[in-house]
Amino acid sequence: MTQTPWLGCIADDYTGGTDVAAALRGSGLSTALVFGVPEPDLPVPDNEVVVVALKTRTTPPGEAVQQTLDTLRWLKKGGAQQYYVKYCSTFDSTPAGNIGPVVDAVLDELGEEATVLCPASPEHGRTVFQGHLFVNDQLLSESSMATHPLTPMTDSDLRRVLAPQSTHPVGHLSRECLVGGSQVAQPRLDELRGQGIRHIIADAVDDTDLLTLAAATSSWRVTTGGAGLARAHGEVRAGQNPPAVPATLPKGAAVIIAGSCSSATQGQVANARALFPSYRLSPSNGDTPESLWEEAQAWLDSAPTDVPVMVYATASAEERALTQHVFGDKTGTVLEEVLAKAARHAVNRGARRVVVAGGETSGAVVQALGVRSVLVGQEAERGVPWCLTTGEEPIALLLKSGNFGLPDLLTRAVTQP
Ligand SMILES: Nc1ncnc2c1ncn2[C@@H]1O[C@H](COP(=O)(O)OP(=O)(O)O)[C@@H](O)[C@H]1O
Ligand SMILES: O=C(O)[C@@H](O)C(=O)COP(=O)(O)O
Repeated sequence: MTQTPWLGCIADDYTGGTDVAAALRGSGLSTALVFGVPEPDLPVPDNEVVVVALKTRTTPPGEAVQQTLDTLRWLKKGGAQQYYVKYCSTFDSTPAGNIGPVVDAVLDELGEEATVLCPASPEHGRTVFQGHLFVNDQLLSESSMATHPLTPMTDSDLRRVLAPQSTHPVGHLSRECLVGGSQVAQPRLDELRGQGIRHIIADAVDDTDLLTLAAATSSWRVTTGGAGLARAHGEVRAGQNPPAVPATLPKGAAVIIAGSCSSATQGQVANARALFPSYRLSPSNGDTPESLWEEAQAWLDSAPTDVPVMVYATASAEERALTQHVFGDKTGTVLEEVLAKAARHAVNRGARRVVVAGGETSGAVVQALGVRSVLVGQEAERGVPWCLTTGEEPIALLLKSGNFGLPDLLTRAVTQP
């Protein structure tokens, strides 16, 4: 039986897409995952939820808006009834965007007045209280996100972070209202909307808060947040029939590609480096993007194919400060491109398991591999599902958000049968 999607979800990066797809699938809904802006004539998959993962977190805002609107129109044409804008649980953005411009564009396109914004993902230690975002017991601005290479988060007050990203009023739904249940939260939300508040930053410190928020906004056409609120929406919707997930991974060589500099990834890279042959991209004076790639390629060509190998750029903030002058503002993009080429080269040499650390890095790798859609499989860890390409020679991709996972996640991923 064909069906039109109940929910169309647009994620601003590829790891965010896999995270939210796993959450919605975990809540019992059949979920498709597509990478990149879909061609207009591509049929919308026959699933309760369709997630489209874009690479728009750090593009210029105009580009992020255009890609989001093209995707939204495709989902709308496919009959999606409600929409979810997924951004990072650490609210990764800059004063220019892209959360504000993208959310405003989605609301305008659909003729909606207001939405909630709630990045909380309590299972990963991300909570929002009094409008402030916490990472475990630290304020966002005191966590390692303060020195993120692309989106340093130096303010924890989400109202203040969002205000310069939109010309519309920003308000706040306090936890107090959520504790009262949706019969308290719902009228308060109506009141805020009535006051002309367009962006309602919602507190949530646990899954019960998220369920209450999801119930109170279950009829809203647009809601936004991390994977936590999306999962809660799925649970309120009570899906019952997710198709079985592919349980086995294709056989073949494995490669780890790490571009994230987040603290969890630094530990995971150290763990993998102690066990497998590895190569680090470390720009030095006189290097060009081409020379960086040629050296990496030569290393891969001489690397064994019967054990997992790793190519990485992961570095601490101090190490980055020493090398950043070589490519200046372009450092992130240059490294992403070289890492993506390394992934493609490894696949051409027979790798069938590609484990990537970092959202932007994952976007670059998936684009270089030309992967447009995947089956969402078992989670290697919460929020990090295996993604399986279809076709004659399937590849298993694990796209790991920078800050997710235990210290041995990368190692486990390349060694598990
Ligand atoms: N040594 C380095 N110096 C500067 N930037 C780096 C370095 N290593 C990686 N990067 C860049 O940091 C960014 C990390 O972003 P991303 O892959 O999204 O990771 P995360 O998921 O932790 O946010 C990428 O653009 C990557 O190329
Ligand atoms: O919400 C989250 O934390 C993740 O789903 C996510 O968006 C990851 O982004 P990166 O840390 O840049 O991989």
